[in-house]
Amino acid sequence: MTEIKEKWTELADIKDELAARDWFMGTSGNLAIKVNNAPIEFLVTASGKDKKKRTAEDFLLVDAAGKPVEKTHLKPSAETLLHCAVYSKTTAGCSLHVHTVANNVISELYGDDGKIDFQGQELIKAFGMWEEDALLSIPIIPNYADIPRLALEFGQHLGTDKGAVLIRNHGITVWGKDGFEAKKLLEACEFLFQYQLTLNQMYSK
Ligand SMILES: CSCCC(=O)C(=O)COP(=O)(O)O
Ligand SMILES: [Zn+2]
Repeated sequence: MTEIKEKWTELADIKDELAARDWFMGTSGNLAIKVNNAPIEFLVTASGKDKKKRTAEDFLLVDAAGKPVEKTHLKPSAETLLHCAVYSKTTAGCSLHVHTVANNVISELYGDDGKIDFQGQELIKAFGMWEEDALLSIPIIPNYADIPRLALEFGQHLGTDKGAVLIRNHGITVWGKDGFEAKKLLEACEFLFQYQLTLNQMYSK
């Protein structure tokens, strides 16, 4: 199997798993996986598709600027520039973006703080934080409608080769070394968000 076919299958399998969790409501979400380093080329989901379906037109290959590498009738995700930022600023190999109720509510509750912190939580180990007092801080950025502006703001938080950023009342984007790591981070974040919402409900009783 060629590299691109392997990457296609890796991303399609992740898409199926996230779809099984119902994390692509209303065609939301987009996924990307790097195929080439020099020049940077990556597969990204085609815009506006029902991501619960698996088809031969789910992904297209784009360059570092997010432009299709070959002639195609498919449109890259409207949020491709955020994936471009990941691959130009980090060594990550995969980036995933989903909208869930939990990540949207957390982003609104903590949006004015510009971040949400997690400490003393076992699952922050997914981010490689093993110290007892380690603190995972997830930035929350405004949901600018202008995607180049959103990508610019998002890019300010790409200091590490794995991480997560919440976009207020929109969703989350995570990036990691490969599909396995990116999915692990996404699942850890969603666990932490659901935990926090449940805890908040308990305290408001
Ligand atoms: C229908 S959700 C609005 C767009 C969005 O936020 C998203 O994640 C999906 O856009 P795409 O162009 O990648 O399908
Ligand atoms: Zn989105």
